[in-house]
Amino acid sequence: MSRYWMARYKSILFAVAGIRTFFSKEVHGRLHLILALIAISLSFLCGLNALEWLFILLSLTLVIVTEMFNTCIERIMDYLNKNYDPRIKVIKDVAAGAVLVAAIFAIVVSAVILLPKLFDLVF
Ligand SMILES: Nc1ncnc2c1ncn2[C@@H]1O[C@H](COP(=O)(O)OP(=O)(O)OP(=O)(O)O)[C@@H](O)[C@H]1O
Repeated sequence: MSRYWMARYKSILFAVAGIRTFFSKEVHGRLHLILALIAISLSFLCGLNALEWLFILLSLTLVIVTEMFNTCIERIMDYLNKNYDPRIKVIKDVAAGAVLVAAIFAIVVSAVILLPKLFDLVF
């Protein structure tokens, strides 16, 4: 394998290690993983079409990716300054807000797609 492809291969391994760290060591990472698995299980139960699957997976991915960046921003801020700083408050609050926006989108998508199908299954 050339040096270029060896370097690319190592980059992918580092990225996979980052994903594993997020889902195993971060409380919010574990929580999002559990919620995503529940949503995916319900989606299988409901028998979604291709477009519905794409929306569900897009919304779950968006929540997880924003939470990963939010975690990074929190870590950087805590590394730079542990003390209260109004500028850090703005940075952390906006990053957390991004997760909330993605989470609201995921809730709306799940409610629109899954709720009617679950209702049909139960009643
Ligand atoms: N150094 C700081 N200066 C100012 N405000 C801060 C600071 N650290 C945290 N905050 C405030 O507290 C909120 C929560 O921050 P924190 O880093 O505890 O996030 P968290 O979601 O509780 O993360 P975790 O549970 O992973 O530690 C921030 O959104 C911000 O409003």
